[in-house]
Formats: sequence, C-alpha cells, structure tokens
Amino acid sequence: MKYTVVLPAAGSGKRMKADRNKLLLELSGKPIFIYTLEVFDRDPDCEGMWLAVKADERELIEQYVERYKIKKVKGYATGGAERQDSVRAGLEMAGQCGVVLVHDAARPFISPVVIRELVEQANESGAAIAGVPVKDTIKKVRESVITETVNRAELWMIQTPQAFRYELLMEAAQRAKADGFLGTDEAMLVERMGHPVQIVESTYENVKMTTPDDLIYGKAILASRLQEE
Ligand SMILES: Nc1ccn([C@@H]2O[C@H](COP(=O)(O)OP(=O)(O)OP(=O)(O)O)[C@@H](O)[C@H]2O)c(=O)n1
Ligand SMILES: C[C@](O)(CO)[C@H](O)COP(=O)(O)O
Repeated sequence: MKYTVVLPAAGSGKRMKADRNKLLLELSGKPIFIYTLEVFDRDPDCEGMWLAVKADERELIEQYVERYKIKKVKGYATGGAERQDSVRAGLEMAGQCGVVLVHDAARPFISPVVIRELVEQANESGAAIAGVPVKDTIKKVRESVITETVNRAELWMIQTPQAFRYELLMEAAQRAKADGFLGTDEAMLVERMGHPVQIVESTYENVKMTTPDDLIYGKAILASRLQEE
C-alpha cells in the first residue's frame, strides 16, 4: 500500500548540546538524517518524501541529499518554531494524498515492517502510531516524593512514524492551530477530535537521537547490524 512521508527536520537539537543541528551529526561517517531518508528511499511503497527544514539549512541539506543519491525527496517546506508548525508546513506542501506518515528525521532506525503495518492500519481506521510498552516502573513524583505508581500495563512510549489518512490529519492540524493547541505528537491532535488512534508495536531500536547517550546507542545498533550482514 502506497504512502507519502513528511519528515520534520527543522529542530535545533538543544538537548544534544552539539554545535549544529543534531541531524547533521555523523554516525559511522554518515549524517543521522541520511539513514532515516534511506529507509524510505528503499521502500517501494513510499511515493515521496517532504522535508521540513530551516531556511538557512536548506542548501546544505539538499547537498547531502544529492551526495547520498536520495531519489524520493519531492520538496522542502520551511519549518517553524515548534515541531508541530514544521509538520503542518510539510503537510501543506505535500498536498492531498491517501495515507501520510509523519516521521522524525531524528529516528534513523525505523523498521520497514512497522511502516507497512502502520500504513495498512491507517488506511483501514484513519490513524495508527508506533510505540513500545514501557519497561520500567513508572511513578508520579511531586516535590521529590512519590504520589502514585502508575499501572504499567497501560503505558506505552510513543514514537514516530505516525500514520493517518491525509484529510484527517490536515483537519486536526488546522484545528489545533486555530485553537492555539500545542501537542508533542500528531496523534494528540487527532485524539482531541475524538477520533480513535491505533497503536502498532514498534521496536526499542527506533530511538530518537535526542541526547548524547543516544549517539552511543545508535553506533551500537549500526555495529550489530553490520555484524548480522
Ligand atoms: N521546530 C522544530 C522542532 C523539531 N523539529 C524536528 O522534529 C524532530 C523531533 O524533534 P526533537 O528531537 O525535539 O528535535 P530538536 O527540536 O532538534 O531537539 P531539542 O528539542 O533538543 O532542541 C526532529 O527531527 C527535529 O528536527 C522540527 O522539524 N521543527
Ligand atoms: C513525536 C515524538 O517523537 C514521539 O515520541 C516526540 O513526542 C517528539 O517530542 P520532542 O519533545 O519534540 O522530542
């Protein structure tokens, strides 16, 4: 089943504490975001990628896309102050399509099997997102004191890709903008419209490169994949 993907790539990577957009940092000699783009470039069901980038980074990103021979980038939207603004700009530029995926450019280890499952579920039900069950015990804390231990059986760590029928996500994104609502993922915008969102079990490898320790994990994932080849 065919799909289009919007990739927000216009962040600044404050938590990574790097001297540039963290997506440009290299893992085993290749920029993080190139690994991400390669997954979609290789997927025969992916009809095209739309990147949301900072205006002053566009030229550099285009150069990398060319250097690594990424074929399916259809265009670049100008990202906004918040991730949600960047995603909306990407969606507007992508235009009407059947199923659209939103995927953080900062998650280079997404599994093609999970992508396929998400697209199928979104086509059937309208909305499906990737996630993994939490592994640790989770507690609520106020002023350094535990106030509650939450039932872990109901808790999932949410990732991207998040897949939707295009018109559903576009409506949710426009309503959020009109209401001044800011969510940390796309599903929140769809949930507030009362539309059910399915979860698809993903892998723990699909980590977002957020803090310096994630880079160590990323390098280990690449090394173990090389060994398996
Ligand atoms: N205004 C923004 C903020 C984030 N992103 C993108 O959204 C994804 C996930 O965001 P996050 O990991 O929070 O990235 P940063 O905003 O770069 O990181 P930080 O919050 O640490 O500054 C990344 O691919 C990032 O480039 C974006 O396109 N536009
Ligand atoms: C969308 C997301 O990747 C799901 O885990 C995440 O919520 C992005 O949040 P961030 O705080 O901008 O990293």
